[in-house]
Amino acid sequence: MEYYADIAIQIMFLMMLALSLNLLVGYTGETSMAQAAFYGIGAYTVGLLTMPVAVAGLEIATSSGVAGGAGWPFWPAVLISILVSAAVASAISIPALSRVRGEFLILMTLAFQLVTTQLMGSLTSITGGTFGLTPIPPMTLFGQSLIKPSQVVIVVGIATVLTFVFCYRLGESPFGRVLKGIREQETAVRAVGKGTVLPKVIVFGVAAGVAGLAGALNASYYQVAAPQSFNLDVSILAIAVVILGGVANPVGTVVAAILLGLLNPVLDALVGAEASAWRGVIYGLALVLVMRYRPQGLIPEHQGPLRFLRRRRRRNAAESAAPARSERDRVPGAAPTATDAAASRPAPEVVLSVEGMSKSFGGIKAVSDATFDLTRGQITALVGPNGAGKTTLFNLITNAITPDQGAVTLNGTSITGLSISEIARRGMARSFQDGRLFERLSALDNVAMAIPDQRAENPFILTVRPLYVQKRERAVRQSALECLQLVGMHADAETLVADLSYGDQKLVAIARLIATGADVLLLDEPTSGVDPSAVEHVIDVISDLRAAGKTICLVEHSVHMVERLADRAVFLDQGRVLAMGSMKELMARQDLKEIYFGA
Ligand SMILES: Nc1ncnc2c1ncn2[C@@H]1O[C@H](COP(=O)(O)OP(=O)(O)OP(=O)(O)O)[C@@H](O)[C@H]1O
Repeated sequence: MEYYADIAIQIMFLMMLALSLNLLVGYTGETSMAQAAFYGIGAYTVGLLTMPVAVAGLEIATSSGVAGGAGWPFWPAVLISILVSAAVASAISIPALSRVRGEFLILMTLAFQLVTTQLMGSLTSITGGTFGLTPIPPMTLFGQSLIKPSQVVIVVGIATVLTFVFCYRLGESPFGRVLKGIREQETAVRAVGKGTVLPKVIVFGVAAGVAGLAGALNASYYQVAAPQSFNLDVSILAIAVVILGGVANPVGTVVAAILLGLLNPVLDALVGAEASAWRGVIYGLALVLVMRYRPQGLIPEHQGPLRFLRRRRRRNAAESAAPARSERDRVPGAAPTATDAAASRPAPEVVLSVEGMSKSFGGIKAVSDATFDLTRGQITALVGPNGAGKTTLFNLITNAITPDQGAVTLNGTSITGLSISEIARRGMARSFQDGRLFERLSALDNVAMAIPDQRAENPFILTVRPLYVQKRERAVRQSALECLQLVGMHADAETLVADLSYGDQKLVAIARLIATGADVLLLDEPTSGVDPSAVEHVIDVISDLRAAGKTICLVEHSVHMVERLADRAVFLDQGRVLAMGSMKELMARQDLKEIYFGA
């Protein structure tokens, strides 16, 4: 009995560690090589806090030569262990996570893991050196010390269940949606007005806090915290569990932790003492086989019993909330046709001014001294041959790339140098030529991500006010569904974007843009690659947006479409603005026609 309880405890420690790491690797797409270090920080912290205070006259208070601890009771010490692990992780992650690319984080966490293990072994007067900090007092419950595995298994079991529920809820919350967005397309998350550094720093801290909890329980169970229990091998084992189980699926993590956790006792029973030599080989082989034959892991992200129930519930909700697909709604307030809208439009008012914008890439002048305005409620098209600088101009206006020169003013206020997310919050959002949708999220989640001011995205509010979060989330999903309805995509609300046709993906991208609530919309080739039968639909949607008062700037190659849609066109060639006017006027000029279609 005690033997099996001990095995269960070991497996549950691995499970907690891997569940915490899954928040990073699975949900956020960031790899940390230091999860065992935070596990260890939790273990050492609980040890130092719970060990008895050194008493004058008593030569050695502990068998590892450490003078003594703070003499704290167990549970407050566990709480502090969680906080210390989380705080250290957040502090070290800030410089790494403020960079967009994840490679920097991998290198930095690897270095942190190695240095931490080294310090655990060498700071003998604090950590007990290579032999570890011991004896750490056992965990207590209602004043009773728990020493036997059959007693400890209950506490560790409850902690594991709570960890599972916490990680699952966090991953599936509005905050988790932002994390998944960062994993899929970080630029697109920023383009809809959300910051990405803070969520990454928070999740890094939360994951480390959970690892710290596991470490604190571990140290109190074994009554020792030693460097070899928290080294790089342990971090790699946790990564193996996450990858084997299936990223962003806590059920997969649980299954993989059980499989890999059972390997030790099974090998011990079958092979005996030499088993340890085979362990690494089997881990490696299992990983290679999974990568080769089931790269999405044993239980992939959108599978498993919990997902099935959740998706069915959501699908039912979406079906009951939305009418049939053919009934595409118009943007609220939209006039029936663009012509009617033009007749009732107010006097021209400049919403966006671009002045003297320039950008060179080495010897290529992608944009050169470009100046133009966008007028409220109008569609302005940027036209010109391939490589004229249209997309670069979008990137410069939204500060996705830094201009060499130039200024941008939105509604009379300078937005030059503001981040793309801040610009979106101030009312100008953009789409991307390549869509940049969150492919492994449903159409509804893609759009819900863009809805501004979601207090439920704050993980603190999520923890302390779960009912409020549920209510807010229902309202957000309803708004997202309405945006999908505007483009006729509500019937596919629960479909993963990766499973939609290219044309439908473009419509979801427009719905996402509408959901930002921005008044100025920059659309980069909204119909490129779209089936001709769906192009009309896109044209209708864009006309409706104008009729609803949105100011639109469009990059478009089709002369026919620009003639039908745009009130005005800005003609670019080799980064320069050559002419402005209606598309008819521009195409009446032989010189521009030759540039556009080639001589
Ligand atoms: N990051 C970059 N590095 C180097 N050159 C670039 C970069 N981005 C754009 N360019 C160059 O700048 C010029 C303008 O490119 P841009 O993509 O803005 O043109 P475009 O008008 O949008 O073209 P298309 O209609 O084909 O999309 C091209 O010569 C392109 O090769």
